[in-house]
Amino acid sequence: MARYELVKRSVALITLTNPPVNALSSAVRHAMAKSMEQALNDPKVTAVVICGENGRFCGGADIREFAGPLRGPPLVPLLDAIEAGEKPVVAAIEGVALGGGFELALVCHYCIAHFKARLGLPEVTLGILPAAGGTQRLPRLIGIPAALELITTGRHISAQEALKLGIVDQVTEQNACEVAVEFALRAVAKPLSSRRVSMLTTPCPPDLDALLEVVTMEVKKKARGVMAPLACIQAVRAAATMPYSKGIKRESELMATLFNSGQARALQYCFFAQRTAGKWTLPSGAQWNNSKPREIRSAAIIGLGTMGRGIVVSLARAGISVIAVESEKKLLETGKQMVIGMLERDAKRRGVSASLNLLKFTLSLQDLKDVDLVIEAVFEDMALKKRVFQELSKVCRPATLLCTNTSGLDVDALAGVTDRPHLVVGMHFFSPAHVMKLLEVVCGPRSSSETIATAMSLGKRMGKVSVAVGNCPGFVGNRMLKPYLDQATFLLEEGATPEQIDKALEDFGFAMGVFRMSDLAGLDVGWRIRKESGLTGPDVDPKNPPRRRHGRRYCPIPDMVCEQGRFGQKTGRGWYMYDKPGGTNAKPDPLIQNLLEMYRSRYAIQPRNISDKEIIERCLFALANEGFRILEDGIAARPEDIDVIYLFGYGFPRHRGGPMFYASMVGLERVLERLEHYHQAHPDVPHLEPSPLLKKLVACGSPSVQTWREHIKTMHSHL
Ligand SMILES: CC(C)(COP(=O)(O)OP(=O)(O)OC[C@H]1O[C@@H](n2cnc3c(N)ncnc32)[C@H](O)[C@@H]1OP(=O)(O)O)[C@@H](O)C(=O)NCCC(=O)NCCSC(=O)C[C@@H](O)CCCCCCCCCCCCC(=O)O
Repeated sequence: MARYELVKRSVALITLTNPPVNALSSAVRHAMAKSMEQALNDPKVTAVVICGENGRFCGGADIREFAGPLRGPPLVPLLDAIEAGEKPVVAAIEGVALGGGFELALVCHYCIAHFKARLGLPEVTLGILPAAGGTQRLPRLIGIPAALELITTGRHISAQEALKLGIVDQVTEQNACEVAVEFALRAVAKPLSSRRVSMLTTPCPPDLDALLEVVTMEVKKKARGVMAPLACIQAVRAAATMPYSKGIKRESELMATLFNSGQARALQYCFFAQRTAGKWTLPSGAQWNNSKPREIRSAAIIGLGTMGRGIVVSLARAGISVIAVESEKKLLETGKQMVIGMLERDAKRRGVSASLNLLKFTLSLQDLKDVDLVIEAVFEDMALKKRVFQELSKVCRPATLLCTNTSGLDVDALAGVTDRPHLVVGMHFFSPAHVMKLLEVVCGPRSSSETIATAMSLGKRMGKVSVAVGNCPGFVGNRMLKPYLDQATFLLEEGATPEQIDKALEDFGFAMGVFRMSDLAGLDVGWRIRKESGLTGPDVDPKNPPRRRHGRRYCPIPDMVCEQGRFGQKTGRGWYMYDKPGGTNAKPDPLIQNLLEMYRSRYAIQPRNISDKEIIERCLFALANEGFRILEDGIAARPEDIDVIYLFGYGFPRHRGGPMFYASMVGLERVLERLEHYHQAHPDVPHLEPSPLLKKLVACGSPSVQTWREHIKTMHSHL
């Protein structure tokens, strides 16, 4: 857990050895305490160097230990003792120094960093704060404004930035450990008092209160309802106004409050869920660590609409040659100009050169005969997609993978028209595809494990969080969206307004309520799908009762909004009104209010006061209920996968953990009871009927979300 060696006859070299990230587990802390004691007591030792094995200094406290009772030597006294020691201690940072790892570096008297190292205090992203003196030492070292920015955002910084800020003493391109040993030898006998950061006075701006107020406002705006950044600000205030001995107590009090909060549990769950999601597994036994992906050097995109353009940019950014295909010259030229502009802006922002040389634009599918992989991103029309896949089958070499970016159509039906169904897979990107991190990899029943491995690995290469899902209408994300949207519109019928529903959801933590989100996405898309599926438009049987379809409740209000040409932001009118087409400032629209009133009176609906609690329960429990059905159907392998999809694709607030984790935090028994209650009140809404899996989990004593999988093992999987 920590190796102790004497090097150059007088330097104690302590190496943290806890792969993969040398986290400060209780065993590591124990070994470090022992090693430090040995170094400080050995008269041969004149200086100490601390480094991490395998080119990684330290990834911080062992987050897994937070779930159980705290054991082993506490970190704060251990770090205080390192700083107070009379022998110089040098941190040799390679790879990462994060969280407790950064705090360890802060107590060392000197810091050497490799030029590729990254440092940061990401605790805030885990719902806690840097509680091993980080909130007290960093402001003393680099001042309040810079420390506040790093601590409240959790941003990682490069070694070069750390040098500029005065956090590290030297950046090297050589082996940081060897440089640190030489540095340590030169530091022997130099006075250490000015190197003990906790003894420094925090440089305090004259307008401290005003500064803290501004940062508080910014934080509240950015992360509505999130506790950790606010606690970080309070801890930094303590560094400015209290001596270290008192400040560290304040830090610990604030940590205790956060540590025991549901938000910390949710955010730590998200950290592990994101990593779990990459570890896909199929019932056949094929999985992430036994299926080799193919190497993808070249790809083609069919269709240069919004999605296609974003996918081209993502591929080119990942260093893959891309051929982009359009059906008409004008569309090709427009798409080309937009892609080039997007890539140039992106490169400028990242300070790199745009990879335009990787791009080729063409009108001919014949140009795709040698590519490794094709992603079809044409209009969401099955007949059109089938034609494209048939054509690709003829044109592409037999080994080319054929992927579809459909957001919900049957991937297997597309595979069926090709000569290589095992090489067909869904790659469902989210709009805008070069920005959104989520990728649903849709496994058809005939997709081979190599095909799935390749799509997952390509997603990772593009910087996406990829989740393997089964093939059903809407897959995971969009299938779950339906009951959520339905509840929102039913609530409108019953007396709520779009702004009331949006506010309740935004207060819950969503960046945008459902109606603002729909206005942004465009209302015409859903309208077209509803028309195609016979729910609205001329194909609906006139004998059908207006508020019922296929024997269940149906709300035609979204169709009525579209019939007025209100398609959302792009037309300047939707559920809200905007200053102009393309405007983003949503204002309540009296015309929508009138429409709702007329609608209710036409159908003799007596509007009632609807509480925010009901809005949240009906929208979110219906969402989670569909998630349970998806688990039952084997469309998602684990609740973590569903949560990751909602966190990265649908703006579900991270501090709530995702719909499935949220349901577990509310209590499955309570979710079941509320769904039963609402289903009784609305028996014509099948989505409110509690799923058998939810009932089963409650009957099993509501086990923790991480163990639900054990209860669905026997069911049929579509993965
Ligand atoms: C380090 C990374 C950047 C590496 O990224 P990479 O992509 O290379 O790899 P992965 O992310 O896939 O990770 C590989 C593997 O490692 C696991 N892992 C990573 N980091 C940790 C970790 N810190 N702990 C445990 N496990 C970790 C990861 O899960 C993967 O495992 P798998 O099985 O899936 O292969 C990247 O991993 C990264 O960013 N890591 C997290 C870095 C981080 O956030 N660090 C901060 C940790 S929190 C911390 O350090 C807190 C400190 O301030 C110390 C606080 C001390 C106080 C302690 C408690 C006091 C409580 C008081 C309250 C009591 C009150 C009361 O009840 O009375």
